[in-house]
Amino acid sequence: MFARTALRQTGALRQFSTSQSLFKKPSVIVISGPSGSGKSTLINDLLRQYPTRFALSVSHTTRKPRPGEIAGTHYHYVTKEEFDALAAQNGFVEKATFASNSYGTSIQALKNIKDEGKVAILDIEMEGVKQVKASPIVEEARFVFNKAPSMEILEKRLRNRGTETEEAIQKRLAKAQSELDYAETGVHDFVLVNDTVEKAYEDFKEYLSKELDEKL
Ligand SMILES: Nc1ncnc2c1ncn2[C@@H]1O[C@H](COP(=O)(O)OP(=O)(O)OP(=O)(O)O)[C@@H](O)[C@H]1O
Repeated sequence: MFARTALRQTGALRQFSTSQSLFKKPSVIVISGPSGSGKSTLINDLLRQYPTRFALSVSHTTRKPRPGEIAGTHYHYVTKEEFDALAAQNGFVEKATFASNSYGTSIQALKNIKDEGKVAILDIEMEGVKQVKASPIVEEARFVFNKAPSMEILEKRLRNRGTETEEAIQKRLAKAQSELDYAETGVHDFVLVNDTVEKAYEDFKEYLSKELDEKL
């Protein structure tokens, strides 16, 4: 893996990882898990409590801003040409297409957070996790899988959130199963069984404290 990492370190990648030795404290926490399992709730609590220590990575997107969205805060809005140019320079650690729009996490966005002395939080789906795992930042990342205690509880959370149609709920539950199957292969550093909000947050902080070697 080391040789592959070295080969990939060109341009911005090298810039991101200079002065980094392997297996140092993480500069990126990657959180994934089924839709409705409670990731946003967890992340929002962390960012609210430690605004100077953690920051959510701002993705690039080719979609147009929605009313109220702020460039650089919600997304970096770019044209398709700009997105493709950055992708061609290996500027993304992960990217995906949804509804004809491209989305991606740039190495630069992660570097900006690191330069501010903060740890980047990445809330991404399974395909993104696989890409980050194959990227040069993998040595600086820790992978947390957040799951509800059961499929029944997950379904209840999705329904109670009230943001999805029945069809969307069914799609999310089907997708949840493949996320769970992927987690079963043991690719994550920490599996968080998200029972109550309070306990999950405490467990999450305990894990981060250990990895960052600081008390949260
Ligand atoms: N531990 C918990 N116990 C009960 N309800 C929870 C818990 N955590 C979150 N919830 C609620 O469950 C719903 C889903 O949570 P949340 O939106 O944080 O999930 P998510 O994993 O971020 O979903 P998505 O990937 O779709 O954004 C929300 O209504 C939230 O208030």
